[in-house]
Amino acid sequence: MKITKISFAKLAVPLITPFKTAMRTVNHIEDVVVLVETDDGQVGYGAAPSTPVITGDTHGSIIHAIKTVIAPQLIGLSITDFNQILLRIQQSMVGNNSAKAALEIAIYDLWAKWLNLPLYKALGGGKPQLTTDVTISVNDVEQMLEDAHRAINQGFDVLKIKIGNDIHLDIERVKAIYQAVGDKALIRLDVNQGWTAKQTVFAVEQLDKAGVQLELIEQPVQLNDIEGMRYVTQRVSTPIMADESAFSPKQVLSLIQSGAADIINIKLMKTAGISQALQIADICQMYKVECMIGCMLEGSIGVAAAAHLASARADVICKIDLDGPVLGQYDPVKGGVNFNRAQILLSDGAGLGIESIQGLEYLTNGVWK
Ligand SMILES: C[C@H](N)C(=O)N[C@@H](CCC(=O)O)C(=O)O
Ligand SMILES: [Mg+2]
Repeated sequence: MKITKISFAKLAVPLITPFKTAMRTVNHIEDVVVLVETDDGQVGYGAAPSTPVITGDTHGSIIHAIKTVIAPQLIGLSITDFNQILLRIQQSMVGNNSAKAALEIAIYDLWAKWLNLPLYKALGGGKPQLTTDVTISVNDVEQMLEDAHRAINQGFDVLKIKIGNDIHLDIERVKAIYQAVGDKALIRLDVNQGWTAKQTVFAVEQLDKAGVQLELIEQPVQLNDIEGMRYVTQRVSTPIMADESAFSPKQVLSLIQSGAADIINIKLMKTAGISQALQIADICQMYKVECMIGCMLEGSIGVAAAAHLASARADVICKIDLDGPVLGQYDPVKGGVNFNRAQILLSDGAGLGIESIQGLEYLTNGVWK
């Protein structure tokens, strides 16, 4: 099982409706697919999206980092030297977390194939079914109400409401959505860093007064404003979740120890893959802090890996935000994890269980076109 080749492809899927947050608007799921081949004919699949405003990584930087820095250190290593491969990936360079994540996902796929187990069983086992929330993009109130009603009619019972571009309008958005569907769905908010700490406390007071009950508020303030996260967490009873502030295990430890978050959102593109996501799960388990497993606006290869991790670490990963694949018009990946609206079903195929991928556009010379 020696690694012989690492190559790249592009996989694009148009979205059903534009994905809009306080930070960006996206119309397509577009992933770099990383294919790791071994001398016994196996292929491991990994993938990563471009998220320049979140991770700093773009399709070009992901390919460049893997092609010129990381891949040369992996060629010739055997999958049986699993920990050595993971160390090389993590120590190869500073940053470039999405590149490391895509590679790690492919390596974990190969490792579980070598063990002849689905990844979630190789990681310790768990239930093969998960239920995800769905994201309601930030828009005018009428559009958000229409989207919320549609989501509920499709069977989603947890809505992740994107806000954060106008504090007063945000409060009106949340009140209107809660009034319309608050008895049918759990409401979580994602501010994507759009408020200040004081604005967050003000918003929670206004929403409390209006009788709005929220499950949690995700990343209300700027990613580096850890004092702001702490200020809010200490003052409101609604649980506060860290997303953009929580990339590395060290950051998570520090957020928890300083009382700056009640919940941690784990995403493979932030943690540079599965190995550090497991470290974060361990830290959270130690401190009895719940986690969410999240994803970027990305397709079903990377999100499948996150689903396997969530299944295996259900001891601490209690909340699921893995809706990336169902926001697309179709899923080009066959076999593996089935994403059907709110229901996620892991297959018992080895590794990620991927059988085929439609519409892969191979990138000759590893250049993003
Ligand atoms: C897609 C998922 N539900 C989500 O909202 N993820 C991110 C933003 C992803 C992106 O901009 O690509 C989040 O902030 O939680
Ligand atoms: Mg978020």
